Amino acid sequence: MNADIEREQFEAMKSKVREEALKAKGPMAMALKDIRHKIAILSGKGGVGKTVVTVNLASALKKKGYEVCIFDADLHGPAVPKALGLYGRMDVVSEHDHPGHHDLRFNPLLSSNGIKVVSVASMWASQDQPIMWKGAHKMRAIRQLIASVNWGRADFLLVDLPPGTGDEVQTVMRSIPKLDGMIVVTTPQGLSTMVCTRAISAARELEVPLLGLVENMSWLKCPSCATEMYPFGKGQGEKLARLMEIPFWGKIPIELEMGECVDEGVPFVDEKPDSDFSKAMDKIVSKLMESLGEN
Ligand SMILES: Nc1ncnc2c1ncn2[C@@H]1O[C@H](COP(=O)(O)OP(=O)(O)OP(=O)(O)O)[C@@H](O)[C@H]1O
Repeated sequence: MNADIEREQFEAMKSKVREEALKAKGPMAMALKDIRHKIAILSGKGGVGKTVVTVNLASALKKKGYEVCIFDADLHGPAVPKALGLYGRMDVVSEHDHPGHHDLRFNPLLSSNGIKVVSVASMWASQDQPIMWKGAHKMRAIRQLIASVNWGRADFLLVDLPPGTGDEVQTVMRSIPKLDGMIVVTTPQGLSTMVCTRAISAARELEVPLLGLVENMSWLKCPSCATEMYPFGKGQGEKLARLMEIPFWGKIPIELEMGECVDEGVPFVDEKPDSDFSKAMDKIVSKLMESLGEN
């Protein structure tokens, strides 16, 4: 009996010490304390399919029973809420932090397949409202937004980054506590892989682990004869991965119905679970688990 009480007291003391240590590390560490893995999705060039990969990777993880959150770090072109059919605003709640102190916090939006989503697109009444922040304001906004969200408990936080190596990308690389690493998205085009090299080098400079590289829009199955076609060239993604010494996690096909799914806010892996795209996403999930030592 005494031993039980002592153990309980010891556990309570341990969790208090942990809480205090987290508080000392800052509000972002506190807000993200119950999220096991934090992964950012990076690309050099725009329009290579980062959002499509983020949303479908999140949905593929969710289908496997993991709790997943997405942070849309693209302040100027936030696209995650729309790709998950979310048009509302995040609720703002007033929380009693300690006596006499009220803290305003956001509750993430919840997609119909159970993914928590946080985006600047979901902060204002009109999704058409442009964001005019620059430099230091953007960095502060990202840090404050992450710190002011009730993320709750989750297995994964996926961060959809804007293209390039600008303020938002650097802020995420520098300030997300215990970032597990990055997944790099490119397309087979020489231009995309070239620009991607710069983003990879930036991650290296900031000592952020590069978990894996995927080549999106790699190939297309001819709808009439099922022949595999490579409209943007072949092998560039794999070559880039080899050159930059990043594990290559596979080729994601072009799906002709993707645009429709994005417009309807339905993840492709949910709409077409047996498609080549969904198989490629499942492979990426396995590679991710392997790299995190979760297998
Ligand atoms: N595998 C795919 N098959 C077919 N269409 C795709 C595929 N991946 C992406 N797309 C299409 O390409 C376009 C760009 O995709 P997406 O918005 O995900 O790119 P992004 O890299 O996030 O762009 P941004 O630079 O704006 O952040 C979209 O219209 C999307 O529907």
